[in-house]
Amino acid sequence: MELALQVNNITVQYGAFTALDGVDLNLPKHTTLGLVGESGSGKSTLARVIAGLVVPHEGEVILDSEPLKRKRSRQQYKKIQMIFQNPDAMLNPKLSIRQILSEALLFHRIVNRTQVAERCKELLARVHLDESALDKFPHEFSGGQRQRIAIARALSVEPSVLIADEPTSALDVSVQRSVLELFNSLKAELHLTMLFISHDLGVIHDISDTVAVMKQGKLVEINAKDQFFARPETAYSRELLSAVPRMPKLNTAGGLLEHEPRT
Ligand SMILES: Nc1ncnc2c1ncn2[C@@H]1O[C@H](COP(=O)(O)OP(=O)(O)OP(=O)(O)O)[C@@H](O)[C@H]1O
Repeated sequence: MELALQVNNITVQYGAFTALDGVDLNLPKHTTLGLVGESGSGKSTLARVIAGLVVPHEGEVILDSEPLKRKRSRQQYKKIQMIFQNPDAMLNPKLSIRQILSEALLFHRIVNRTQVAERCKELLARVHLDESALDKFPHEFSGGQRQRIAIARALSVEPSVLIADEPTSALDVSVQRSVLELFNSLKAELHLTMLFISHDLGVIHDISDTVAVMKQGKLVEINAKDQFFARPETAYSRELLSAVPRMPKLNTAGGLLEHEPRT
């Protein structure tokens, strides 16, 4: 399969502490990689390196066969978009939704001024929001709606790779489900290539094609989703799976025999 992203031997240090230790990762086009691992294992640092927000001490990121320089061009930044746990990181509170989306569309020359209004409407429809939202401001929306708007903002610039870092963790459970369903429908409609970080293995099960496990700055397992849940390779992965509450029966290898429907 053609690769959207290659991460080669990434190392990041904060003083004497090694946050990422020689991480290698391939992300095939139009697939979703779920990244799991305990708090502090380096998931967000890896996401930030890929997005160009943290410069690694060693290693390289290759996007669409092009190695990215330490200082990325505007075009290269655009191609990897990130969605955060807190959507407010993406939404300027002083701007209306129309201004937020238009600014991104025009800055990156996705459309011209005559097309921008129509594209804003299309983007909102894509995340299942009504066009009446365009002239409102971020504080007028619920957390789940703000996350939808942040998703529309990220998709507006037509990225090659979307990184979602715990995008549902700050939301109420019922809202989490609907945002996750949105990600799944966008995956099907737009053939997205995604890196999806979550500590919730139920969410990872629902969204991922492949699962990667981080522990203390290293990737310790990368496996097809079904394989990971049924027959995890490492003791650490088995530990993560067994720590999940409300989890289905485990087989003798410590894997899942079946997955209970999530409410
Ligand atoms: N700017 C920084 N300066 C110093 N240490 C940092 C910095 N950013 C992250 N770290 C440390 O690097 C380690 C990895 O952090 P990171 O946020 O990548 O982990 P994570 O797996 O995403 O955790 P969580 O699930 O809690 O978000 C942690 O020990 C964290 O304290």
